[in-house]
Amino acid sequence: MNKRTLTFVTGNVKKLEEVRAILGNNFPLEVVSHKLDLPELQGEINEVSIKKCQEAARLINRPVFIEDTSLCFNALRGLPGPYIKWFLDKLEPEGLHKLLTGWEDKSAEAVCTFAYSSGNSDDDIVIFQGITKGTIVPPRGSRDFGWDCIFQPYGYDKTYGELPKEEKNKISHRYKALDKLKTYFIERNGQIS
Ligand SMILES: O=P(O)(O)OP(=O)(O)OP(=O)(O)OC[C@H]1O[C@@H](n2cnc3c(O)ncnc32)[C@H](O)[C@@H]1O
Ligand SMILES: [Mg+2]
Repeated sequence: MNKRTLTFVTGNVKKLEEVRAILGNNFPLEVVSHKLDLPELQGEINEVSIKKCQEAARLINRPVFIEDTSLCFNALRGLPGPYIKWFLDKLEPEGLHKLLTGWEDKSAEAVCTFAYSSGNSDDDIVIFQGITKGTIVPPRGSRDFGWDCIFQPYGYDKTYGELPKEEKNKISHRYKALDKLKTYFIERNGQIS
């Protein structure tokens, strides 16, 4: 039997690579990607993801999911949070680390939020969230994905950027959120509404 199709809307190829690697082959739906840079309204993490997902569903009119990633510095009461992309663009990883100069607390949370829409506007958006806690350190390791080189997960002496991809994908914020998303669809035998 052909698998039903679920569309992942993202403008970020590195995210897509990780989503494919983490979901693997035993996911009951076929995930196709649609490259689109969705608008992100300001707000709390879940609000940003819900609005982003509603917009994706409106634009492509199919069952869709989106993801939004936040990097929350505890000393800064959760900022940059969902605005991390713009902070990273302007400050680069070095500057992000320097934001915490003067604060003893270098702890942070990487928060990954997936939001799913069945495509039917009467259905609620479903949220799946994963959090990995860590420390913000001077950049070390690969710079090919966002702020990986400054985030050192608790219990490790390597940053996400130094860890092999398979290791990051076993402990990451994205892995934890996708694990919940996967369970949701497996329990529903791949039903999408
Ligand atoms: O189209 P979308 O899916 O929104 O992709 P994006 O690149 O705009 O991504 P976000 O809006 O979620 O912004 C998150 C920022 O954090 C970066 N990022 C996301 N996940 C990451 C991870 O696991 N490790 C390092 N950086 C990450 C990403 O490159 C962005 O700069
Ligand atoms: Mg974005």
